[in-house]
Amino acid sequence: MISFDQAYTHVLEHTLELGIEVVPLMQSLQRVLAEDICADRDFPPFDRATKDGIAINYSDHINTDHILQIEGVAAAGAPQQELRTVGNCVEVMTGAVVPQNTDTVIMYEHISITDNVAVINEKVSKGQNIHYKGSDEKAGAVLLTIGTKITAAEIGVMATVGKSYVTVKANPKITTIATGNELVEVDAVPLPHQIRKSNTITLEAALQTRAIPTNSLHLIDNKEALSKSLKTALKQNDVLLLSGGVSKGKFDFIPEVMETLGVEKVFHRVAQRPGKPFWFGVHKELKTVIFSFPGNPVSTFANFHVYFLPWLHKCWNIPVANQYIKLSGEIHIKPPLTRFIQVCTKREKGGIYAVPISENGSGDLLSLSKSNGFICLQPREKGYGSGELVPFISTK
Ligand SMILES: Nc1nc2c(c(=O)[nH]1)N[C@H]1C(S)=C(S)[C@@H](COP(=O)(O)OP(=O)(O)OC[C@H]3O[C@@H](n4cnc5c(N)ncnc54)[C@H](O)[C@@H]3O)O[C@H]1N2
Ligand code: MOO
Ligand SMILES: [Mg+2]
Repeated sequence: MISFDQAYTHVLEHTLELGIEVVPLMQSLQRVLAEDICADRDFPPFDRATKDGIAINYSDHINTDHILQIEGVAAAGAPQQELRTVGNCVEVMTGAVVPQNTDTVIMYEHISITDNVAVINEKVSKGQNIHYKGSDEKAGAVLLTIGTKITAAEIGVMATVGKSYVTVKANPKITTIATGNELVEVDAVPLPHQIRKSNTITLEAALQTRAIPTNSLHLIDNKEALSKSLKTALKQNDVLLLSGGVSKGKFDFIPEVMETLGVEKVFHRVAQRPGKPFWFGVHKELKTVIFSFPGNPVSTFANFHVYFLPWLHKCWNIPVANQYIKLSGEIHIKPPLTRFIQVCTKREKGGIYAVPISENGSGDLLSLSKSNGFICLQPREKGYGSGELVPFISTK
């Protein structure tokens, strides 16, 4: 059995070159940018009125009670207009190009208009209410960099610079594999000795929230059947995420079958709880990486977040966010196991606190919906004190 730190290091030593791909803009949501996004023009692209009102040519004698003849109306979407006579004004709408020969916009609330003549009621500052061309960014400026996670905000930025197709980091081809004779489909009515499969559905959902599509399989605890299906799965995928069949049971065949199929075991069993019987291997020739998670639901879920997601981030060459939060109370973690403890975070004066949830062991899959992450506590003789900063792995 190896330590958690050793296991983590081994996993990150076996990353894959995943490449890049071009996808339509909307399909890039939740993906990772593989190109820098540059401004195709100045932002904003013209001097933009920021208020509905009138545009004037400011001069020192402009002030309260000043009277200006209205020459016309500049709407958003209309080409730039021109103020013909300095001393007059043009009505201007928010988003319109500020007319030529004008430099100041006064909002309707600060003027009164009668018979096409505007009277200024408030003090005016030169240049007010104009969003100047290029004041946000100049044409050519890098707006988003390679490695950025694409959320709704980045979609908007790319839309405004005309990126209808986006280069993103390619996803690995993944199949999630549930193993076990006891498992039935979600829409089945289980017999008393059966359960509905949930682990791989949870993994598929966790991948889907990251815009990673998957295939899924359910294999029974039979060596020949496992061997046949896994042989094909190894060839067709970059990654296999398995759940179950890796502990000491008479029907835990995964490690043995993997090795007969040419998968090299990197490690089996980690000094951690939950998730101790984790088996990790690689098929060097086929370049397939195999995460074979222990079947207890909390073990599968924890190991997916603890190992697989950092592995994926490393494949994409993006940093893993290391978050630390404070313990809400004392905890003692005696050697030798590293513990991943489900917590609910609570924001209080002085920071974010980890409050352990009440749960019933690693078979208690209902507990996963009550927590929003795990804290990682390394074993040590001295107890962890209340308020001590500890690593937090978010799951929501
Ligand atoms: N003698 C020992 N027994 C066990 C040990 C050990 O060290 N010595 N380790 C325990 C730990 S820790 C875990 S975790 C489990 C791991 O078991 P396996 O990976 O072999 O998984 P299975 O035996 O197939 O199943 C365990 C448990 O999980 C349920 N399961 C499996 N797949 C799913 C699924 N897709 N959806 C929902 N639930 C699933 C399965 O029904 C079992 O209840 O071993 C301990 N035993
Ligand atoms: O991996 Mo197990 O989770 O300790 O039940
Ligand atoms: Mg087992």
